[in-house]
Amino acid sequence: MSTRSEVSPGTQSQLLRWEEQTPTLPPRVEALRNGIIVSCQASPESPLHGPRFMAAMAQAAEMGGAVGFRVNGPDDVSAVRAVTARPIIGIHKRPQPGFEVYITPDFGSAAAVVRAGADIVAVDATQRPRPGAERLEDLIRRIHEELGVMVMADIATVEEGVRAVDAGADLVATTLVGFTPYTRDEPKPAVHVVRALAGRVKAPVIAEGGIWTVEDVRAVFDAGAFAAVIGSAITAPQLITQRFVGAVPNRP
Ligand SMILES: CC(=O)N[C@H](C=O)[C@@H](O)[C@H](O)[C@H](O)COP(=O)(O)O
Repeated sequence: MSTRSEVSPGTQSQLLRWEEQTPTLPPRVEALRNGIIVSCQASPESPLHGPRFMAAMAQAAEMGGAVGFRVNGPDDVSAVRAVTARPIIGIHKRPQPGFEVYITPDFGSAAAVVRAGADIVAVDATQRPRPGAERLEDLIRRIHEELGVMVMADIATVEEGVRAVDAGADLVATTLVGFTPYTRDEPKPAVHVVRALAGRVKAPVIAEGGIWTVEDVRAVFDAGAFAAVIGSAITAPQLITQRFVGAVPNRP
């Protein structure tokens, strides 16, 4: 068996380049590579709101080949954890008066979903003010050191993605493209942001937001996505129905 010291200098530099391009990832992240992560979320207005439905949704998605799940709040995370061994990206949506940031806005929110069983925590990593004024780098460091899990940065622009990775984020996701005042008109899915980020950051880039068709899936992977998160198109029957209803010609 050849070792690194036995290979020729040319081969060795090739090896180094390969390692740089394909860094060793933790197994819970590697498990997501080239896969579909299903976002199992239902707002309080939905008849599917609640842990029982979200666990069933995750089980159904797993039967269909989902490699992992994105789940909101400790109750839903713990219910999904009870039915799957696959990675869970936990978020805690906590809107607070006077702030636009609501996805896992602070350390306490992150701790709650990790205690409930999340393997990775996604946080709002936009440039907008955060309740408690915690700095992104401090939030990420605390999640690493005190909770021992990886952090996915939900961003709205390429610059925010680069900054989040510099601040220590392990993965970066296009979740918030189109959901901030300064990206309101951006197209979804954000194929252009995936492409730009994949060329600039070493962390895996996750395409999330507005993926509705198989063509969307191909486009984000062609652009360099490591994995894709799909929510509404799989787990929101009211929106799926609305879309089909809207396609009926000559509707009264
Ligand atoms: C902006 C925001 O709060 N996005 C949330 C993030 O967790 C969810 O409401 C989305 O469903 C999720 O990002 C997946 O997106 P889509 O449902 O378009 O596949």
